[in-house]
Amino acid sequence: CWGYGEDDGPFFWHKGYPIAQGNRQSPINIVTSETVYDSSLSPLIVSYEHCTSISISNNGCSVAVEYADTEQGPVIEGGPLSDAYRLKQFHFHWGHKDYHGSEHTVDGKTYASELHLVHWNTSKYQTFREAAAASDGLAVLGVFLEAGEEHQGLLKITDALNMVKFKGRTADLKEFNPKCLLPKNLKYWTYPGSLTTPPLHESVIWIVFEEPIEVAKKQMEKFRMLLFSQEEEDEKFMENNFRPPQPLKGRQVCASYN
Ligand SMILES: CC(C)NC[C@H](O)COc1ccc(S(N)(=O)=O)cc1
Ligand SMILES: [Zn+2]
Repeated sequence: CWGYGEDDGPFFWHKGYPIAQGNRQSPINIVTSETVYDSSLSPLIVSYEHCTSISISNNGCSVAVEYADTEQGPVIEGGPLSDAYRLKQFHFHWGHKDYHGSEHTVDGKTYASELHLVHWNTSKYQTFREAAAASDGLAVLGVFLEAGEEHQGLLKITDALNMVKFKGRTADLKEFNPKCLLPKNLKYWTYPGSLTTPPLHESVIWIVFEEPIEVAKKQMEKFRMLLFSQEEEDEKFMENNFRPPQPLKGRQVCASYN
């Protein structure tokens, strides 16, 4: 199947997923001088009070924290969104070193990692799977991570990573509220895009925060001790699990601020 290696990586994905060469693929390089301030963008409303996280798992391409699919679950609305979108999971992408690893780039700048909080439109669709195939089905919040001070809120995640070292491993992770992973300043860019891994569905309204959060180098190193491989397979360290920027194809990136 697909991966991030030299023979199954992003440059090969189009063979199994032709949409990889579509007109609204993600990630992109955000050219700040070409973003357009959109005064009609209302503030983003993040309602993460009821946060019933279930588990943290190594799915072989990233590490993800899953949320229960309940009515009163954590939701986002406002901003570019016309409906309420419920948090399903969050995961990360990172590099071999701190100078790269993010998926989106800003004026060509790469960050050490990028957090994706994946939400689906519960106003219009019955399941995540259905929403993931619809043009307005998903909303993903992107948060850049850069090496700096230790991130207290992230400790609960980075300290759990040794329990999910191998592909297919899952561990309990209860009541984790990811609000602490958002930057102080919620200024964002937004544009229509896609999943950044196969099946690469063009179903994502991207909301990328301008301000990165700081995490300690030793916290970043803990992500790099995860494995793409299962126990008993030859060890392949999970790193560089990011797709490079894709052609903009005429899309406009809107800014929430002037
Ligand atoms: C339901 C089917 C479509 N399965 C989808 C599968 O879980 C992958 O889902 C995703 C979800 C989010 C992303 S990203 N990096 O763009 O935030 C990529 C793949
Ligand atoms: Zn992602």
